[in-house]
Amino acid sequence: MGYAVAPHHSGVYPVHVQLYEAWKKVWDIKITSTEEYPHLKPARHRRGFIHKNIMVLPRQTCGLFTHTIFYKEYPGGPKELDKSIQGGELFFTVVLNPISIFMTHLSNYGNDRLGLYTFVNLANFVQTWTNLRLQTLPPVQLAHKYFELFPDQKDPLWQNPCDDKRHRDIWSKEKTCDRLPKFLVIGPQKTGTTALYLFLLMHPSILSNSPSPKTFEEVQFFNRNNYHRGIDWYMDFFPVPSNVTTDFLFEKSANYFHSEEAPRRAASLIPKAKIITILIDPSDRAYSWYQHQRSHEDPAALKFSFYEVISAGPRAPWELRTLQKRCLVPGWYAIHIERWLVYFPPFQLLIIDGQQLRTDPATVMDEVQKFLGVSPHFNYSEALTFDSHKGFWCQLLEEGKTKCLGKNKGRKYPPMDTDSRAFLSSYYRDHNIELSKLLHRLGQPLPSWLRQELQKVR
Ligand SMILES: Nc1ncnc2c1ncn2[C@@H]1O[C@H](COP(=O)(O)OS(=O)(=O)O)[C@@H](OP(=O)(O)O)[C@H]1O
Repeated sequence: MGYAVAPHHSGVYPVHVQLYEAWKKVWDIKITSTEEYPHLKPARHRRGFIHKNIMVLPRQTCGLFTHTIFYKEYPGGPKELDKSIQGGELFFTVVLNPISIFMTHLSNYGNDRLGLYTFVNLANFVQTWTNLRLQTLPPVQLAHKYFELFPDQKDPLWQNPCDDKRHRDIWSKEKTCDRLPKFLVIGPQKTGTTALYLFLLMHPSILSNSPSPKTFEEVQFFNRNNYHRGIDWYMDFFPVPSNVTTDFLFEKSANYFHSEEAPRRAASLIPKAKIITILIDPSDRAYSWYQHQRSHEDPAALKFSFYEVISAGPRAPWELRTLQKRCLVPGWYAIHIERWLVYFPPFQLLIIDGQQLRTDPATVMDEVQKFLGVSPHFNYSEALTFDSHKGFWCQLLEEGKTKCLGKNKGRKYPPMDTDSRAFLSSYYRDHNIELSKLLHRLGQPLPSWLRQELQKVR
């Protein structure tokens, strides 16, 4: 049949990957069900999802449990069961859900056979009093039908298992929710996120994930397909904090900033997390990103000049258009920040001026510490020093040595040509105006590059 259930839902949701893997391997299970996702909601608000190619259908409750086996002893009296069938809870569950899935127990089919009694009467009642045509399908077809009807439910939305007692109770004893970040550095790329990452790690109470070998050290969980590996996979990147209250775990993935999915997914798993973004002039960001692609030998970036990339028209070759989009879209700052603000309140968001991070990191780091509420206060003025050889601020080590970022951060390349500068100023004009309105609304000062850009508009 391809269908399996787990006692007490355990392992189905919150997802225990080993169960899914064993189901697939041993029985080639294709479908299961749960009433516990995303949370025990009223029957018609429950959702399904697909994990590891196993379709998880939302299940409704019918009021029959292992111990409800005698008609006369039905909780509250037999009338309660009849009421539920004849126009009550159970009737409405079937009427309001295009697909209803129930699970009963063997004991409901012995004894007073309440299983048969309930569903035969329910079907009769629905057929007598409504125009609905009832239909039943075997599990595999049913699951396909379900996700045809609700395609937007295919992607799961993970939540913190410890937020819900019922989830916590059926979760493995070995697992903990302490290995989740308290804040995220979301990017965008090329704004100084690695410098901020290095500086944050200097703080005695701030810890980050272990590097991911596959994604250039960043975990990149919320934005892309890694999300489908599940939260155990994500948590495994983080250490178990020695003090949950004072230790701050964090993760920086610079692609979260412009991701369509990341804000919603992050808000679902870590709704209280603080979010840090860094902004520099989007034109400089685009140029730095282009240089980054060239040094990673991206064929399109090597083939086309910066001006060709940013100014490519709709008929330009596909590779050029793709590169252009990746180069320019993260610079639509207001649009992306607004998306984060749909899911996170403004007081959980810190916008750092990347120019200031570059020239006066100690002041920025004081602001960051205050925003996070982390202690003890760490004195960055003493811990950072300007390295004239590197041309950037670096960590001061013993005996006056410095630890700077590698040669791929703070690269040497020629300044942007004037045509590209003018093109980008105009390209980003409306986005920058929107950003200034947004910062004004949030009561935040405008960074100097933004003030300069706005002056060009007048
Ligand atoms: N202290 C310090 N050291 C080195 N680099 C610094 C520093 N502060 C800011 N920057 C600027 O950071 C730019 C790289 O940004 P990111 O780290 O966000 O890049 S990445 O997205 O992670 O690839 C990098 O961009 P490029 O100059 O284009 O290399 C730097 O200008």
